[in-house]
Amino acid sequence: MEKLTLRAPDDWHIHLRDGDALERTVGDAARQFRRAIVMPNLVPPVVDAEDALFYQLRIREQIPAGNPFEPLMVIYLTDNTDAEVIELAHKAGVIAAKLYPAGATTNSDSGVTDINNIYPALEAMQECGMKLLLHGEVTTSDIDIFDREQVFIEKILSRVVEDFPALRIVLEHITTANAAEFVGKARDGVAATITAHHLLYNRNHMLVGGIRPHYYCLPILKRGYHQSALIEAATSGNPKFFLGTDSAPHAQDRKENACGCAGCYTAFSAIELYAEAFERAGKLDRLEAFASEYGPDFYGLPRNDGTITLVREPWQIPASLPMGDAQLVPLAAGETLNWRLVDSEQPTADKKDSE
Ligand SMILES: NC(=O)N[C@@H](CC(=O)O)C(=O)O
Ligand SMILES: [Zn+2]
Ligand SMILES: [Zn+2]
Repeated sequence: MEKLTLRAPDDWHIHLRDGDALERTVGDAARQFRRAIVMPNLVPPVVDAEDALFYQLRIREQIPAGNPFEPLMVIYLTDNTDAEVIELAHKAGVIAAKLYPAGATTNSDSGVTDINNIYPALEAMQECGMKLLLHGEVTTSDIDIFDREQVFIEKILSRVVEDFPALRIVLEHITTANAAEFVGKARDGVAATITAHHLLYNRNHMLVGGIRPHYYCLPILKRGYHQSALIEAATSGNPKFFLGTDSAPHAQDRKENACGCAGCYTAFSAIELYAEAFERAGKLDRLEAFASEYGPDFYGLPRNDGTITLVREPWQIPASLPMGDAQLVPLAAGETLNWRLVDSEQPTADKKDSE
């Protein structure tokens, strides 16, 4: 049987939520990834070191026994985040801070209303080496939803990149050719994550033949032309582009709704979805670097030791999954994937534990 063995991958952008969602989300993430950068957009958000450490404990409680999964924590920037908050978070091991422009996406009401409000925080981040993660969309009502990423790059990102020349910045979940081009040409220390769904789909998948709420996420799926540019970037071997699923669960009734929530749940089959996208592009040989090397290199962390193995054995993504008391519809529910994740090598530390 055809096999694909990869250095154990990491997810550089995931939403695990909280409470009784964690059993589902942490279990799925830990089966796929060794480390994950956990987004802080809870209600209320994770805004400082204390919040991040408590949230990390709640996540750790749900890691299956013997699984080496490591949640990497992020704080949420608000208009009130000052240099001291940044320094304390940095000392506590928080590796990044996340900018959500207020109103841009799910649970972003406490986000930043004007980039100038966080300039002291960005200064402190540049100083201590904490990374800046961006939901890169402007939110003003005059800007069309399909243009919001591009306008963010022109109006906000290009300025931040220049004003903080040593700040390490990740433009998260990019969705446009404009973003791929900007990041490709930007100075060192500017990178981007790309989701599996933005590689596999474009807005036709969401809107032709009926409106399909499970494909609705932010930034919204764009034209096929942009999808092609993202596939090109992800499979190019440029280390500025690496894996971030943006897996974002919402209960079925919150998605299949007259005002449905934004977010696609991909953690259940993330690496298999990426394998599908890379295989379709004829670039499976580039998957390992994208999934397991460029991310840790950017963050200055070691690459993982273990491996994962996928086999070429078609399987069907289930129609729904339990999440606490709710049901969750995974992205591409009912669709067949060619690659199946079979096992993760047990790391040395766990072998010792079970002796
Ligand atoms: N991507 C989404 O559509 N939703 C995310 C938020 C985000 O990453 O923007 C969520 O938390 O649900
Ligand atoms: Zn986002
Ligand atoms: Zn996200």
